[in-house]
Amino acid sequence: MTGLSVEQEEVVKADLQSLAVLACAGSGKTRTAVHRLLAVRRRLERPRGRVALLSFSNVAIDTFRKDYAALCQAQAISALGRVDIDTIDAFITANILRPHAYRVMQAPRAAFLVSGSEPFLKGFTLPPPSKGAPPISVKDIHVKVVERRFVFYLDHFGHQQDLDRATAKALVERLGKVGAYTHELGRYWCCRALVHEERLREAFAHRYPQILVDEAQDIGSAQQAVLTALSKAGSVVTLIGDPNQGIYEYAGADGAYLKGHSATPYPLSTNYRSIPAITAVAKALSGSTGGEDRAARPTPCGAYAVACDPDRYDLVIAQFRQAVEACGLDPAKSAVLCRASKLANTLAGDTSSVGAGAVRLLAAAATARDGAGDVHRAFKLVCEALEQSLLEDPPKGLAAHLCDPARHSDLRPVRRVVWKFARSAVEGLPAASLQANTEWITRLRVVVADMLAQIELLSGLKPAANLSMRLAAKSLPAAPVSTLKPAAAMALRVETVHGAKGESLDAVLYIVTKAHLDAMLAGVGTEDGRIGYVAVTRPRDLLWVAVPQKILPTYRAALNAVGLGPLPTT
Ligand SMILES: Nc1ncnc2c1ncn2[C@@H]1O[C@H](COP(=O)(O)OP(=O)(O)OP(=O)(O)O)[C@@H](O)[C@H]1O
Repeated sequence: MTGLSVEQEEVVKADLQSLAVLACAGSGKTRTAVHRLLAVRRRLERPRGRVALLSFSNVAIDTFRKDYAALCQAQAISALGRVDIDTIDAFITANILRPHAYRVMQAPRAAFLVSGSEPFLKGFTLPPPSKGAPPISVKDIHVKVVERRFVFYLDHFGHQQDLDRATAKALVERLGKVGAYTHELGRYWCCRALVHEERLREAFAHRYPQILVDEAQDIGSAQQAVLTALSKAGSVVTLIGDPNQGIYEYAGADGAYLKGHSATPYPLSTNYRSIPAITAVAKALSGSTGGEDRAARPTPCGAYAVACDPDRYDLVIAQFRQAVEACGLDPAKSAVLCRASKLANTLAGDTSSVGAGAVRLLAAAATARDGAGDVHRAFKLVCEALEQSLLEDPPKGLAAHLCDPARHSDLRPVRRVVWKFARSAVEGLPAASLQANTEWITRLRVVVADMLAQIELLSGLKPAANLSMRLAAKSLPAAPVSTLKPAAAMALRVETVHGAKGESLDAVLYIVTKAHLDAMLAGVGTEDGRIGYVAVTRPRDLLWVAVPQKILPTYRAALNAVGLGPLPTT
């Protein structure tokens, strides 16, 4: 890690007061946060006080830990103690929920996390919302804070339905008396513990006089309540983030908390990631006027809007891949981005014409691992197969929870089993080189049954009843699994925008529908617009926005206006 810019240095050297660091995309938040952490730690007055640097994903936490260790080494100091780098949920769970919340829960012992599949939870339900519907399980209850009041709600794939407050609260509290909490309800109990116990607030603020939060635009409403309570008790809370990248609105995170933070604002306004052609698009969409650091690069690097056929995305992906190579960029550090995970799966080649259900997903996983060397994607596909087909009545969102270790630490043992399965062609998911309808499927049945038995042992989640039907050879051809995918699509990583957040990539192909394009061009005032902004700010040197060919002529002028011109003619 090298030097700091003037703006970054101002953040690092600022007094030990609460700061709101409002940063644009690619402005070096990581570097700034790590230097600030060290500076704060050195200047800490309370001899026993600690500094916390909190973020949201395990990837971010790993980066911070490594960079902090490297910085200490570079400055020839042995890593200073009394620093905690963790995810915000892990931090409040370890420091508030586990040791203290049992009192406000009126539980006989320390609070414990339930995954949702525990048999005793069957006794914790609300009456069915309508005739014939199943009762509402406590495991499906979400919580948010609206106008300083807790609201309990259900989430149906992004659609929120508020529950009757009194009955939902009574159910949550009945579960609390046992000492149990779900991941969602953990934040509720943290807030309650802090609000009710002044001594806890004071002790906590004494232990953590300084708290820095990275990606602060993602702080959800319940986490906001926790941070507000801590800051009232005396912890100095510094927020670092980009309000234009708030893309977790469903959790009450839309960047407003960061923008409205009553702390001294410090800007980070220079984009160090992208060439000027790309930063120009980011600035046009966000209305910001920040600076840039990178020099321009000759075409075909740059930012362009290109036509695509929504029935043949493989063609535009193949064309893009050629452009990546023509620019001298690394395809392994490039990606195709889109909004919906369903489209991402289709683009990655697991088309419905190959096999069905779990078999289709697992075939795609084998090819992702053995063809593209993408074990991470193989893991994700296995998680989807588990949720969609292989388990009996899995908790809603299980695949997403398995893929999000930072937020769902309770699933760690299951995640380990799934990783082992996805990674190893010897003990787990059979090799994509095997013939699909004979050797591969036969071996698959054995190893899947083994994985499911392990999962049941660890979590109580049961295998689906008709597993052999779900793993039928039906519609698998007499050819190696690896030949089942369109080669052009598999040659590049395909990812959702949410999945690529926080990353720097060499080149990005962002595939949009008309609705996504409208939202992107309208700017960062809506979450859909911000998702577009996150996508276009990932690449360093090459950005293509792929627009359905039918509508491209109508949008050409608007696209030109934000810096997304047509491809240069050769
Ligand atoms: N002062 C600097 N001089 C040169 N390069 C820098 C400087 N600060 C950061 N960078 C580089 O800028 C790039 C972007 O940094 P980083 O990933 O931390 O951005 P970010 O602010 O987190 O962006 P985003 O929010 O868009 O993910 C990195 O490659 C980093 O090394």
